[in-house]
Amino acid sequence: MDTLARLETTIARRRSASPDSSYVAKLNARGLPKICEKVGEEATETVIAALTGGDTELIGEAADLLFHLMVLLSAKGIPLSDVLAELDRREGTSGLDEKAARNTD
Ligand SMILES: N=c1c2ncn([C@@H]3O[C@H](COP(=O)(O)OP(=O)(O)OP(=O)(O)O)[C@@H](O)[C@H]3O)c2ncn1[C@@H]1O[C@H](COP(=O)(O)O)[C@@H](O)[C@H]1O
Repeated sequence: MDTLARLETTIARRRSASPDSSYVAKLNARGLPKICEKVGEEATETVIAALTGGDTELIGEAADLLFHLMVLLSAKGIPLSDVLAELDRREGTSGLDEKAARNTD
């Protein structure tokens, strides 16, 4: 099982743990708006690290962002496999071609 798939399983298991012993449970107890706020915060910190920090800082912030995004997907009941399937669907289609097709609608 790869890292993200293992993390998805761990997050699903920890959602029902005590908020006193689990950060995942604590975030879920605070509700979807708090989880969304954390994703936004970690995205911002990732961007700042990319622009002003070193590689180690960026790697840490990117890991925080991926983790919180996984918590959000879990809270919304969306399996990681659905997101990966969407990326698979897009594979081989240039973003520029996709955008050009969208703009002719
Ligand atoms: N990958 C992670 C992971 N990455 C980051 N974090 C936590 O995310 C938090 C983000 O830091 P912040 O300072 O922004 O958090 P904060 O101060 O609590 O946030 P606010 O309340 O101030 O908004 C920190 O507490 C980090 O420890 C993580 N917590 C858990 N995991 C994984 O989730 C698993 C289950 O964790 P628990 O639910 O805590 O058992 C762990 O075994 C790990 O595999």
